[in-house]
Amino acid sequence: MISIQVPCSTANLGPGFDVLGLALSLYLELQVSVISSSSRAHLNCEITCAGLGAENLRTDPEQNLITQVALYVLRCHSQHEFPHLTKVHIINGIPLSRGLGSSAAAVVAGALLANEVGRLQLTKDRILDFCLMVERHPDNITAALYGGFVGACLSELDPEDAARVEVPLAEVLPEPAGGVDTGKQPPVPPLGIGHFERFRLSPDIKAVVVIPNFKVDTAKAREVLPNQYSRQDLVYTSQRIAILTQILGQPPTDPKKVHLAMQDRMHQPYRANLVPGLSKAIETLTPSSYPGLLGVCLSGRIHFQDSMNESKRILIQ
Ligand SMILES: Nc1ncnc2c1ncn2[C@@H]1O[C@H](COP(=O)(O)OP(=O)(O)O)[C@@H](O)[C@H]1O
Ligand SMILES: N[C@@H](CCOP(=O)(O)O)C(=O)O
Repeated sequence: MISIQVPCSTANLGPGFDVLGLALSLYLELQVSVISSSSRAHLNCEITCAGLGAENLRTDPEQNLITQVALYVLRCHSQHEFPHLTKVHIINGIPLSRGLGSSAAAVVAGALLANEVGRLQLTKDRILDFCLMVERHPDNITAALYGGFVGACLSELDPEDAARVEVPLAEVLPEPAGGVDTGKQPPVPPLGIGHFERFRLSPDIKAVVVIPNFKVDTAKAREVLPNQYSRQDLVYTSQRIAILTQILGQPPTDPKKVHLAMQDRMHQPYRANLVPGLSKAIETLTPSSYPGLLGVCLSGRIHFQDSMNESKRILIQ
């Protein structure tokens, strides 16, 4: 059996919209068995699901995000379907559509799955390229694939490639995601379409995640954002990103500096209406009102403990 484990992630950390990501200790796990068998399943793949939101996860390999991504990667390597009867048991520990990068974890898990069952021997950096063709959020994707506290940037895609329906999601599309088989070779990612750096994270920093009992789809949370920003807001936010990436790695952590550096004008003010209580929490929870607190932010749209998790592949024979 092959076991694939991918962590959830929090994106942005305040000002680092689409830039900063941090892996946290909730996991998506796949238990995969590959059986050389003459019995057939659709595209040679059988999916079962357990864990959070299992009842909402699709079991058709052409509809489930994990297997859609795996099929996309396999098809880029001239493998039209799963090579042998592949049984994928999904154990989901990441709340869906709550801003903890469940889709990024699914995308990374799908690419790792294809790499294993298709014996593709892709490097991690090449796997990153495939993931970034699918989900254009390098913050969540790099955190999920490499673990830790990361900053990422993305090269622009050729608009024709970005529009190709063989790519399961182009950014984050409404359900059902694409990933259709047109019989043509899907667009193979250019080399090195994303770049990331890992930053230090002081061991004295811990995170607390508040998981709402309602969903906010990433696509909706992006629709409310403006297309243009003022120079003041861009400068305000860039200044804080630069400071934040350094001070989170310098123990003992200075709460006042972190709090200042976690202020944002790119996304949180526009998303406040989608998340009741967010503005009040950001305004009232400060290091002065709650000693020991560093900052409050909207995750994607938070346990810093054990945050060096990276996607793991464990082969159990
Ligand atoms: N384990 C999984 N298996 C299959 N699809 C998944 C899984 N996790 C997430 N997804 C897909 O990703 C969607 C959630 O993505 P999104 O709205 O971006 O929220 P999030 O903030 O959790 O990433 C789900 O509705 C589902 O389509
Ligand atoms: N930077 C993106 C990250 C989306 O994260 P998700 O967990 O909601 O998928 C954004 O803020 O939109």
